[in-house]
Amino acid sequence: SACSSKLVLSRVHPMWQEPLAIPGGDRQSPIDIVVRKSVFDPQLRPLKVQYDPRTCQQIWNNGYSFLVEYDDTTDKSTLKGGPLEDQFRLCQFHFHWGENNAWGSEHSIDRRLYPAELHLVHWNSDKYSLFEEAVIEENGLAVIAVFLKIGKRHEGLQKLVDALPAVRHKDSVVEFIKFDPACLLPEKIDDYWTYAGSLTTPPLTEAVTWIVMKQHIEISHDQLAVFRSLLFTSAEEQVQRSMVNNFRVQQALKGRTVRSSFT
Ligand SMILES: NS(=O)(=O)c1ccc2oc(=S)[nH]c2c1
Ligand SMILES: [Zn+2]
Repeated sequence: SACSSKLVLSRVHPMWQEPLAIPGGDRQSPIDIVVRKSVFDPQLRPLKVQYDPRTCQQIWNNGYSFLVEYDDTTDKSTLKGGPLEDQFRLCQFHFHWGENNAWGSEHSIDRRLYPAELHLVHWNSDKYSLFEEAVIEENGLAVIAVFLKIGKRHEGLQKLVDALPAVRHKDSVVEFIKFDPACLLPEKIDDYWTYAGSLTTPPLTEAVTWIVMKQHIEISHDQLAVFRSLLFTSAEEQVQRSMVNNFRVQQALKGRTVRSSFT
């Protein structure tokens, strides 16, 4: 059946060797969100997202995903509110996706996987002065996760899709400016789940307040096919490997509570 082949596939293509022991290891990501076990928290406030497209700088293929990187030397593109006590600066966004539309997201909702997942990465600029400092602190990062579903073409995303062939290989960079990441958020950003977790790629540090959107966005099959045309490997390498299935296996909840901002 598909699920057993998935198990085989995910065993065959681990993105990287999972470390034997992870520092702490009791708040790892991603997870499956069991809706009926999430707890409504009326004290969760609306999210305040203020992104300035002029802070958009470049796209970089780092060999795991492609990152759209923002100038985070000033408080021009920020996130606050929701479960957050402090102000966070946008530093980059990236995606995780599968080799087909049956899987690809890192989180799931009642075991439902999506073909892809967007991560908007922010760091706590009230407490730290660099991303690199924040990434090792438990209140250092806030990541907004948005599920992607195959459907109508996402007009705002197309500018990004058209730039991807320029970063086909690992370590390639291309200038990319004036992109407003707010166009990738769903209509209702005040319906989300939130929990304490970690980075899903090395160093896997337990620094992330996850904010997982209830509403998904839609992209077309052809747009996602361009994501899959990217490569994990650099131009010099003999064997080229398609950048697909760049998601981490799901982690144990270990007693954590997932809160919801909605009933
Ligand atoms: N996939 S993710 O958890 O959003 C994420 C976000 C930022 C990161 O910086 C490094 S280094 N690894 C990262 C993983
Ligand atoms: Zn990610």
